[in-house]
Amino acid sequence: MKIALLGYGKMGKAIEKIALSRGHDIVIKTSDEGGYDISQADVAIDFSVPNAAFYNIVNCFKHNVPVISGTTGWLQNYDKAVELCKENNGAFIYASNFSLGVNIFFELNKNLARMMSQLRDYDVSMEEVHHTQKLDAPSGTAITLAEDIISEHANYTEWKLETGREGIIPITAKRIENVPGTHSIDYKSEVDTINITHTAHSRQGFALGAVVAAEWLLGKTGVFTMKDVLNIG
Ligand SMILES: NC(=O)C1=CN([C@@H]2O[C@H](COP(=O)(O)OP(=O)(O)OC[C@H]3O[C@@H](n4cnc5c(N)ncnc54)[C@H](O)[C@@H]3O)[C@@H](O)[C@H]2O)C=CC1
Ligand SMILES: O=C(O)C1=N[C@H](C(=O)O)C[C@H](O)C1
Repeated sequence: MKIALLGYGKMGKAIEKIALSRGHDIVIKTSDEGGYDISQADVAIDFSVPNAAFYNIVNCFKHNVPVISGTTGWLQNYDKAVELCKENNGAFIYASNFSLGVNIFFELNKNLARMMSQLRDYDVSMEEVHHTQKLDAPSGTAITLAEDIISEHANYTEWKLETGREGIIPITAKRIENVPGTHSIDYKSEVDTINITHTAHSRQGFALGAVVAAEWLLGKTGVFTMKDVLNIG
């Protein structure tokens, strides 16, 4: 597969290593908005920055190049991207987190929220920890986790950074040097705490998931998620 890497930072470099080890070619690696011919690529993988992702994705649709997006912090434009994908008969997967472990964790979180919805003595809270270069807060993964709790738990309708009021899931975002990504959910009552945590030890799991998703997407049209790729949940 000929792969375009849109965003050649920490993730772009980790994806390059895994893609090469799986026999793919990298035909474009860029950290700029333009200056390349995207139609050379069989598939594009965008891990760029929040204000570039939407443009990069739509450019792929216009040139009939399937696109994987892992960039977080641009989701106010997600619905528009889905619409444009359909209009252009394109192929698109966005995931706030491509690692297999986190996608299992997403399912665990939904199941736990469904059970905890019956037990009104517990209050939920969430913490995410990432490296200090991260541009967005809370993380895309934390937002997915919070939205999944809201969809399964009768008590919660919103999430907010660092606040805790009735009906609101409080999310604490910490930035500590070199942390690849840790997400933790607590249900606390007066008598005990139930905790689930996912800890990434490196970026390898995210990068492998993105390459597997690109391999899966090739030859398909439509908008998909990692649940389709991994066939879980
Ligand atoms: N979905 C997932 O599994 C994961 C998502 N991420 C997300 O991926 C994104 C990138 O993360 P990192 O590689 O750690 O960041 P990074 O800062 O190391 O790399 C981003 C790169 O994009 C470049 N860039 C800036 N404007 C661009 C443009 N117009 N087009 C293409 N590239 C452009 C920057 O110069 C930089 O080299 C972030 O939004 C992060 O939250 C990170 C890890 C896993
Ligand atoms: O910026 C990162 O590094 C990460 N971003 C993603 C997010 O915002 O959830 C995924 C992962 O946690 C690493």
